[in-house]
Amino acid sequence: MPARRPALPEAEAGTAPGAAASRCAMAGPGSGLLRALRGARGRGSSAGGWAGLRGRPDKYGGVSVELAQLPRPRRRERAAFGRWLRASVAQWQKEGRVAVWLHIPILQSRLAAVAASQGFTFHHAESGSATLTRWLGEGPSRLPGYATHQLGVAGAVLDESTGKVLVVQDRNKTVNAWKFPGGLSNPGEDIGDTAVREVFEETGIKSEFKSILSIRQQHQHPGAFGKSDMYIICRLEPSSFNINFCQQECLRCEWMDLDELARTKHATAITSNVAKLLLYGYREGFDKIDITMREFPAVYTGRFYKLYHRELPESYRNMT
Ligand SMILES: NC(=O)C1=CN([C@@H]2O[C@H](COP(=O)(O)OP(=O)(O)OC[C@H]3O[C@@H](n4cnc5c(N)ncnc54)[C@H](O)[C@@H]3O)[C@@H](O)[C@H]2O)C=CC1
Ligand SMILES: [Mg+2]
Repeated sequence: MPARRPALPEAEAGTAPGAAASRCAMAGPGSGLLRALRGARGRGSSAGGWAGLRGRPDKYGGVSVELAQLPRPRRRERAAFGRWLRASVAQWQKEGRVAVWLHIPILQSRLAAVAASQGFTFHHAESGSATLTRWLGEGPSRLPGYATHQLGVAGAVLDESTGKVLVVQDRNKTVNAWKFPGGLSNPGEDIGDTAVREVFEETGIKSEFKSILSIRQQHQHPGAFGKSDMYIICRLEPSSFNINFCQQECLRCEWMDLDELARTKHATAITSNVAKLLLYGYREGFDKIDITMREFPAVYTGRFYKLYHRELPESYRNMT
């Protein structure tokens, strides 16, 4: 309610975007807004619960607020939160902040509606919380979106001694076609590890990652909750051969002649194309088809990343 908006002294406003200083609205016990909220409480408001909240500036000029810091919900909290948020946003705007990120725990979800009425929209949600944003800067929002794709990975496991490849038929599909065993990647999981794990879970076959053979991108994938789907097929080498397939997921599982898989009409189009590619590599050399992986230390995170590319001759690898 604008009439109740606490007055913010000029002296309290004005930190340049990107500055690490915490003079954004809920900076601390001495901030004008905090005093104002205390004043509001004195006039019968229940803003006190919100008053201890701090907005954390980010390096892009935005500010991030964790509502998890709040005490348990109380009566009239929505009205008080609404007043607090309106006043805080006004202050952040004065300070030149370009965006607000509001992290709301699931048990305080009712506050998402209050924020939405002030122009916030959902950015993403994880199991226990939702993040809402509001762009305060000039022009259209420049905030990055959340995840755009899901990742599925399958393994083309080729037994080079027999020329047979491991194939399955899904149990839950209306049309039953042969395909390579595979599934969705877990968060933080390497591509090759997903292929090896999914192949083992679905077929009981142990294998080792050798290369990436293909990448399929499909938008508005029906199984991806409206997002796009990336489907990567890897070349794997088996280290066990006795099939013990998952009855829940698979209807059939067998070692099939690669040549037969490349020719059969009973395979998905991707499987058929990758079978032909694999057959070509099997006959002419895998270096003709492999996208191999190399590992490097990441500059910023101190971790390692994996770089996938076609084979690079030694002379090019070591050139300075
Ligand atoms: N062209 C091809 O050969 C095919 C490619 N794919 C790709 O493989 C990847 C996914 O592989 P999947 O084997 O499906 O994953 P997955 O092996 O991780 O299994 C997913 C499991 O979740 C279950 N599931 C999915 N949606 C569900 C829902 N709404 N409610 C309850 N259970 C549900 C499925 O029945 C399945 O058991 C995707 O990237 C997809 O595009 C999938 C099928 C065929
Ligand atoms: Mg699967």
